[in-house]
Amino acid sequence: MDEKPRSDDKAARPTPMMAQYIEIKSANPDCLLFYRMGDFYELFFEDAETASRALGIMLTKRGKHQGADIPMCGVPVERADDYLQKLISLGHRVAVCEQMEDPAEARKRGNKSVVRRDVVRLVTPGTITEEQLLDPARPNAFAALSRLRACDGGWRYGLACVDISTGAFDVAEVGEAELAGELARLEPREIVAAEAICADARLTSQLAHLDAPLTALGRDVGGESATRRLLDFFGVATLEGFGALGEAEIAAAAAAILYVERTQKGKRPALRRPSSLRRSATLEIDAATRVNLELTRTLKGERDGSLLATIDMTATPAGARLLAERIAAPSTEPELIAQRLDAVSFFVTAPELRARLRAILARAPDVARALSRLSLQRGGPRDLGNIRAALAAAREIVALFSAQEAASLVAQEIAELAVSDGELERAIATRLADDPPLDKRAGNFIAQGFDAELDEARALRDESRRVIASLQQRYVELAETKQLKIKHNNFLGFFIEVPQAQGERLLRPPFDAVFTHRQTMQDAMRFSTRELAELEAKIASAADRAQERELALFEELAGAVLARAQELQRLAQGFAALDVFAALGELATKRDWTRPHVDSSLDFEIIGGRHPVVEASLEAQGKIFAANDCDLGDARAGKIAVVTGPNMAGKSTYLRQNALIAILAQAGSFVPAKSARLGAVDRLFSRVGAADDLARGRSTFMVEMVETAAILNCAGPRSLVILDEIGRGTATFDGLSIAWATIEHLHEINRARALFATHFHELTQLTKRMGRLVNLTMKVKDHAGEVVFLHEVAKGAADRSYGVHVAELAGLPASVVARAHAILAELEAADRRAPVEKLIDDLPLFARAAQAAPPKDALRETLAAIDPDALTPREALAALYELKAKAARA
Ligand SMILES: Nc1ncnc2c1ncn2[C@@H]1O[C@H](COP(=O)(O)OP(=O)(O)OP(=O)(O)O)[C@@H](O)[C@H]1O
Repeated sequence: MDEKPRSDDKAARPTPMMAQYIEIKSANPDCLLFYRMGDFYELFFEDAETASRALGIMLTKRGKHQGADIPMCGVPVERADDYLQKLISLGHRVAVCEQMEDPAEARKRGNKSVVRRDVVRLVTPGTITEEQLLDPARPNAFAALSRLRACDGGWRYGLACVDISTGAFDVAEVGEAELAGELARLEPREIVAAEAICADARLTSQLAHLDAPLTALGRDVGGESATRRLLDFFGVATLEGFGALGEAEIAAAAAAILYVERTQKGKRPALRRPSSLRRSATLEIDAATRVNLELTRTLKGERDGSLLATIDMTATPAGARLLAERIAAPSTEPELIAQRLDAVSFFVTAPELRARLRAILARAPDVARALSRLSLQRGGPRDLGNIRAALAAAREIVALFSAQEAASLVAQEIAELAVSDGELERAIATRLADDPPLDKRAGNFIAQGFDAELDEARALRDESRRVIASLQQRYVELAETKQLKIKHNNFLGFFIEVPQAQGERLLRPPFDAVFTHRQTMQDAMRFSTRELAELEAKIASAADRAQERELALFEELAGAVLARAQELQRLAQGFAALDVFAALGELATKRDWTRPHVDSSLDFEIIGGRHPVVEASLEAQGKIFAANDCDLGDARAGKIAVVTGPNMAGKSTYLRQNALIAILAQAGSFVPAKSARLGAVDRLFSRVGAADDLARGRSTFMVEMVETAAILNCAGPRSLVILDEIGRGTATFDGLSIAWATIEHLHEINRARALFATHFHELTQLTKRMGRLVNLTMKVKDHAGEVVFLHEVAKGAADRSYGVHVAELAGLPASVVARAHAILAELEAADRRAPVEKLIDDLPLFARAAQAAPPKDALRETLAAIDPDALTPREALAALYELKAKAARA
């Protein structure tokens, strides 16, 4: 047998093993191939170069291929997970290729034969399930896309979002314009789609900022074959039970299943049935706004410092994942929001119950992820232990609430926990030992006394070990040396070892009748005896029998757990939902938050609002956050607040805090305010901060304008719009004009509730012309040149910008500051001679200006189209009649 990647130089033919490697690698060209060789996974050629760079491990060479050295590196099997984690986090995909038979089996087929190997799974960022590779607090999903031509010639996208680690399976159908936003909300770790979709440059540039690699998946599957794939996977006869799924959704769900099968190599994770995301019910937040508001991650991509990290008091990873989902997709349905707030209120008013529930939940393990590993045959005894602990926790929680009148959603979740009848818990409890190991091959996880056959094999195995100890004692006496020891190694098995001098004695009669020489070492000799060999065989077979029996019992128990998978999944969801309600109750109590009122009006009245993240960071420095009010409500349409004030006065914080309060309220959380009354927001838009998007070749100003365009084209009366310093990225007059026209458009056309922070003081004059425009300013105390920012919002307009003052604070050289003061005085004097404000009175409003464009003149257009030289007299007469008729209509 040849297990070395040498190659036959003369014929330049690869060795049989290399031929096998090349064949497997060419079937998985987009993956790094982890090729199992004994206790190592080895990588060859380019894979070895990539992996050694990424993992910082040594690159060596092993044999030759077509005359050149084969680069090689390897990772030990027992540490493979660490290396996988690093490779996956760098966006690589890995095909794990295992030995499918014992090398001894291969040897039987002849000297040249190679151990059978096969890829048993693909490890990709969106399909991992191992506890070590997963972030407990984040979903780990991939998204599959499909698309259909819509009647208007554009595309309709089907989107399936699957988290193999928890079984979650959601589908949606979205238009081309909404796709990026929807994906930003779902935060998949990987996106898969048919090759034609992956090749669409316009789409890929839209998805570029999502930080999820795009994987091509052959041809798009739609229609009949997509339906069949779903039916087969879920073992059902019709899709009717899944709710009304659209054609694009079915195609995307089928693509997702194809990808699951491809990466899991036929193993079936316990996926829930696909359910439609019902997009109309959630607050739409576009991708830029999600990033800008730092909802689940900061601009730097970290969880710490995001809204989610600041408010997350959940006790379980599944709860943390659900909270992230709620923040990413707040509801727009006042009834559902009220029910969720009822549940939070319930926990606010029951602190003791809340504390006890949270203590039980903190001990309850991650059921969904344990279940998923068991269904993929990747689970171990510890996963069974987790299910047992979860069932016990569910029982305790049900008992805790048995004499309690709870809010309706809480009662509903408790009912989900009550489904377990105790049978499964008893089955696991009687079989599984305490504190079971992670890996089933570690053994000793089935409880003593449960299975007679197992107990007997174990007793024999353990007894034999005791027999060895007494045998050693006997041989010490027989050989007349205390230096005799019975040892074990993999090569010889059990053997007797004595120092060289004693060994010489044992080679001679009468000892040689008992002791058979095996090995001579530098200063020791090794022997065996017939008795020892027999004992060895007995121990090995007892240990084998014990392991075999234990694994069979494991499979039996895992089967019993999987038979209840649907119930256990509901139980997992129940835990997560209760955890979120109780955690939000804890948060509201600890931070003194209030219950918001959300209805279907156009109100937006926040009293004493605070920015949760800025407040928390100020608190850590012993500083106090100044609370501020906000009122954008109006019976017919939203108000627009133009916020002026110096740099560093707190404008951005104020804008963001109001958006965050709306998100929190609609996510079903209490809010950082004295009171809040909101008409549910349907879409939230923001244009804040300025970041170049050089990856897509856009300048700061271009990004700003693209985002502003999206807002002006899409916002409606139920939307909330936040615009921070529109137009500052260009020349003053261009910027002012754009900001001005934007406000007019928002007021006249979008009619949305909006906050508009600006340094263009001229814009504060617009209130004279627009009824729903209000001016707000950040208060500043200016006492004898000493400027103090109060961070308080008040009605009115700022009188100056204090920009030069901030520059001074920032440490600009004194000479530059003095010169800037002088130039500012000059400019202000010039502005007083020709104030821009005057223009406000002279220019018509946006809507009227748009109307004022000269109307089309049909008569003139017809006349211009006539060529008299080309007309016959009859045609000339007809044209004359036509002109007369048009003139009569005009
Ligand atoms: N309400 C508040 N109470 C206390 N401190 C605040 C408040 N609002 C903001 N601050 C502090 O002031 C700093 C500046 O706030 P912010 O970035 O919102 O100012 P800004 O007016 O938008 O400035 P610029 O115009 O330069 O962007 C914040 O980092 C925070 O520390």
